[in-house]
Amino acid sequence: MTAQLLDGKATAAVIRRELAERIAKLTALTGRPPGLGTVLVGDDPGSRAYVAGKHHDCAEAGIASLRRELPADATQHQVEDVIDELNADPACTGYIVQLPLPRHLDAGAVLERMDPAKDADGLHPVNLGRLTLGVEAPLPCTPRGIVELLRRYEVPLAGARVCVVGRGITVGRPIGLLLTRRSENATVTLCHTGTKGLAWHVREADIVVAAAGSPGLITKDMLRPGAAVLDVGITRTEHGPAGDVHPEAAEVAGWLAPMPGGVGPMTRAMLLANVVEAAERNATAV
Ligand SMILES: Nc1nc(=O)c2c([nH]1)NC[C@@H]1CN(c3ccc(C(=O)N[C@@H](CCC(=O)O)C(=O)O)cc3)C=[N+]21
Repeated sequence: MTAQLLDGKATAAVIRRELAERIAKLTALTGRPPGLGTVLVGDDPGSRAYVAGKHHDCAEAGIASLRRELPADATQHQVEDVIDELNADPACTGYIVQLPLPRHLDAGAVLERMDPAKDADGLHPVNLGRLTLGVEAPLPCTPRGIVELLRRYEVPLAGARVCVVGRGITVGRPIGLLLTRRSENATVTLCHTGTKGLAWHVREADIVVAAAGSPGLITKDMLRPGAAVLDVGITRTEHGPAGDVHPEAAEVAGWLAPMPGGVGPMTRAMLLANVVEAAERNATAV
């Protein structure tokens, strides 16, 4: 078997076109385009590239960009001043703080200082709390992108056994909350570096979400033949970026969202979707 491609790149392009129409309407209605802010601290080349990609997507879709950059040695106070400024700026519909922050900074305190209504990443504790309670909130972009990709390719979710590998706050922790909603109705097992018998858990799964950040972790012998496999890992190696899914897994999987070209572009598209939805909420509130 060779896995069917879950083409995140093509799907994200379709979503961006759908969003561009809504953005054009909003801009005409309110007299100004929605604005996405990014806060980048330090000069990690990976982070810089992701942020540049987000602004590229914004320009294409008609969203204004507000870039805020701080040096690697910025103080907590300086970062929080930028947060306060974006919270107060009416041109900023939503924004993200690019993670990880340099280690001397308290990322939790920075996230908590954000206005939850402007949280384009869905990572503010209030929004994660709302997700837990099933109350409407901006959703974390990568989990939302994964659900959207599975839906558009009609990968069955109801009753499916999903194995998530990785417990990070952007993917592993929140994705179970989305997939176990009544509307998705999947059953989720969350595995991590402390899991005993990882291969057994992965082999039980109809859907595997690999988000551990460990190159080649998921090998073909671990998979149930025909499983849908989503590679969310990205590790910069001397041979270029590597995913969590071993390339040979494509021989056994039924569907594969590869890295690159799978979940990454969907994550970016969902960030735009969160900004558009925040702008639509603002437009109907006045
Ligand atoms: N506050 C915050 N929000 C994030 O959403 C966030 C973050 N911090 N920190 C870092 C991670 C990483 N991330 C990616 C998004 C898109 C691609 C992406 O588009 N990847 C392409 C290219 C991969 C490449 O070659 O670099 C692909 O998979 O096809 C990758 C990684 C968002 N993150």
